[in-house]
Amino acid sequence: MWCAAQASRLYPIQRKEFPENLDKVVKRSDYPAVDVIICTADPTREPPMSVVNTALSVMAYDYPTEKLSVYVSDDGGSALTLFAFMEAAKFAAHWLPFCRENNIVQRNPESYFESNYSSSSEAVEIIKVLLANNRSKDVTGNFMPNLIYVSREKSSTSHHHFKAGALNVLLRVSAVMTNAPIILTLDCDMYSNDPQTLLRVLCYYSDPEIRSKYSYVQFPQHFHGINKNDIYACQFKRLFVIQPMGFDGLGGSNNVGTNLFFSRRAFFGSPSNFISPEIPELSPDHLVDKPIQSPEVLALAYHVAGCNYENQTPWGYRASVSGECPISLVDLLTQQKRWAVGDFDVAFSKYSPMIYGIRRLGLLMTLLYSQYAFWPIWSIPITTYAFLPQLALINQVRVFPKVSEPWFLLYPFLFLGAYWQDYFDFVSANGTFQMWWNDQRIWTIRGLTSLWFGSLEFLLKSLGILTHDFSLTSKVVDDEQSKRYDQGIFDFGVPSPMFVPLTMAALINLVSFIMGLAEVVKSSNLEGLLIQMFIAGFGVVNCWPIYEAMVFRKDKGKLPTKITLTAAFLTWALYIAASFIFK
Ligand SMILES: O=c1ccn([C@@H]2O[C@H](COP(=O)(O)OP(=O)(O)O[C@H]3O[C@H](CO)[C@@H](O)[C@H](O)[C@H]3O)[C@@H](O)[C@H]2O)c(=O)[nH]1
Ligand SMILES: [Mn+2]
Repeated sequence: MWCAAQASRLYPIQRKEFPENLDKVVKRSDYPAVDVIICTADPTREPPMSVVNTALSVMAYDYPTEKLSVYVSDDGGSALTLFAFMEAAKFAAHWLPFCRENNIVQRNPESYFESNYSSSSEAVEIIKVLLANNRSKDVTGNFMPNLIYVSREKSSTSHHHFKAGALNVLLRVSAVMTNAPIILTLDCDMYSNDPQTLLRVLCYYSDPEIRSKYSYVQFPQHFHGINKNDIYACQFKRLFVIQPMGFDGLGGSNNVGTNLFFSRRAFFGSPSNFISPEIPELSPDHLVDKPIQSPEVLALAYHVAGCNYENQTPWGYRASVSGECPISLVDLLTQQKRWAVGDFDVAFSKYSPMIYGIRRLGLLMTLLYSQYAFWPIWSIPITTYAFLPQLALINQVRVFPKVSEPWFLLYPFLFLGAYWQDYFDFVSANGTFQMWWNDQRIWTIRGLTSLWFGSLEFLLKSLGILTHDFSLTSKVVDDEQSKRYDQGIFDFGVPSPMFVPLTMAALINLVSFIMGLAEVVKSSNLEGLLIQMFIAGFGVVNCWPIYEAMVFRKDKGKLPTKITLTAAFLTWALYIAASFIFK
C-alpha cells in the first residue's frame, strides 16, 4: 500500500484559475448551460432546510440565469421536502436579486421558512417544475434559473441503487429537459461557497489543452464546522488535497462523489468513440427546442425517470470513493464502513483497477486507484500491530530484534521515516501538529473498526446473506453532541459493535505496557522487549480518549458499559488463548 501511494509523488500538479481573464476567450452569451443535480434521501436525517440552502446557493451563482438549471432528486419522496422547495421557489424571487445587489455569498434562509411551515401529506408528484427560466421572474424582473423537483418512482421488484440510481435518473431527466453540456453533481449537505465557481470551471472548459482530455473537474470537499484540532480527521487531507495533485499529474483526479463538474459528453464514451444512447433525446447533441414545462418534454421526462426504464438498457451502478463531516464516532465509522464496502465492490468487480484499469490507465495510475479500492486491507497490519506485539510482550516473548542486533535499526528507521513523511505531507497541506496527531489516531481506529466491519459486510453481501444498505450520514445536529464535538471530546454514546475491537485494543495495550514495565523493573530486560514496549506505549497514548470514555466520563457520549464489559471479557479470552499459544 505504501509503495502504491508513492506514485502520487511523481508528478504533482497544482492548478489555479483566473476567471478575470475569461472575457478574453469566451463571450458571456456563449457560456455553456449548466445542469446542477442535487440528491437528498430522507427528510429526517437531512433537514429539507439544508437541501434548500444547497439549491439556493447554486441558484445564486454569478452566471447567466437562463443557462442554469437545478434538479433536486428526493429519494424520500417527501411532501415536506417538496413543500420546502415550493416555498424556496417563492423565496428565491426575493433572495437571488438580494444576493446579487448586495454581493452576498451565503445566507441562511431558515428563519423565513420557520414562520411559513405547515405539514401536508398529499401524494408527492414525481416531477415538478418549480421555476422555469422563460417564465419565472424575480422581484427585480430578471429571469430565474430552472428549478425542478424529481421524486423517483420506487418499485419493490427493481433495485433503486441509492445515490447512484438517483444520479442516473437525474442525468436522463436533465437530458430531456435542458441537456446542458456541463453537469454539476452535489450532495445535499454541500453548499456553494463561492459565486464564481462556475466561472472557474469555465476556465477549464475553455482551455483547448484540457477540454478534450478531461471528462470532469473535481473540486475538493471542504467542510465547515470542523472542530479546532479536527478530532475525527474529517479534512481527509490525503484524499482531498495531497493525493489529487498527484493524480492530476498522472492523468486526472479521483472522483470523490460530490462537487464534480462533468462534461455530459463524457458519459458517452471516449472522444474517439461515441456510444449512442438508447433514445436520441438522451444524446449530448440533442437540442431541446421546447420549454421545460411543455407536455411533450414532461411526458418524456416521466418516461426516462420511471423505475422500469432501466430494464434492458445499459444504465448501471456506479460507485464512488469519498467523504463528509460527521460529529460522532459512530457516524464517522459507519460512513467509512460504507466506503470500505464500496471500495471492495470496485476492487472485486470487473472494473477493478488491477484488471480493467491497468489496460487503460497505465501502471502508476493503477497503483494510485488500487490503494483506494483495496483500502480495507489496511485493517490487517493495523490490527496485527495493535495486538500481536502486545500479547507477546505479556508472555515475555520477543518478536523484534534486540537493541544490540544490527536489524534493530531498521525499526526506528521505518517508524520515524514513515511518520515523519506523513507529518511533513500533512503540515505542507496547512495542517497543524494536533490535527495530524488526530489524523493518525483515526487511521488506526479505522483499521480496527470500519475497515473490518466493511470487509465483513462486503463478504456477507457477496455470499448473498446480506442486502446492501446505504446508511445515510446524519446531518441533524444534537446540541449536547455538538458541544462535545466543539470541545474536542470523542463521542461514543451508542453501543456499536464496532467499538468492541477498539476497546479490546485499548485494554490489551494498557495491560501489556504495565506488565512489560513490571518485567523491565524486575529483571531489567529492556534490551529485548524495547520495541514491543514502545509499540504498547504508543498504543496507550493514542488510546487515551478511550480510557477516559471508559472510566472517567459521565456524559451521554461515554463508552457504554455494555461495550466495556464485552470487550473486557473478550480481551481476557484472548489473553488466555495467547498464553497457550506463546507457551
Ligand atoms: O438512497 C440514497 C442514499 C443517499 N443519497 C444521497 O447521497 C448523498 C451522500 O450521502 P451522505 O449520507 O451525505 O453520505 P456521506 O458519507 O456524507 O458522503 C460521502 O460518501 C458518499 C459515498 O459513500 C459519496 O457519495 C458522497 O459524495 C460523499 O460526500 C446525499 O446527498 C444523500 O441524500 C440518495 O440520494 N439516495
Ligand atoms: Mn454527506
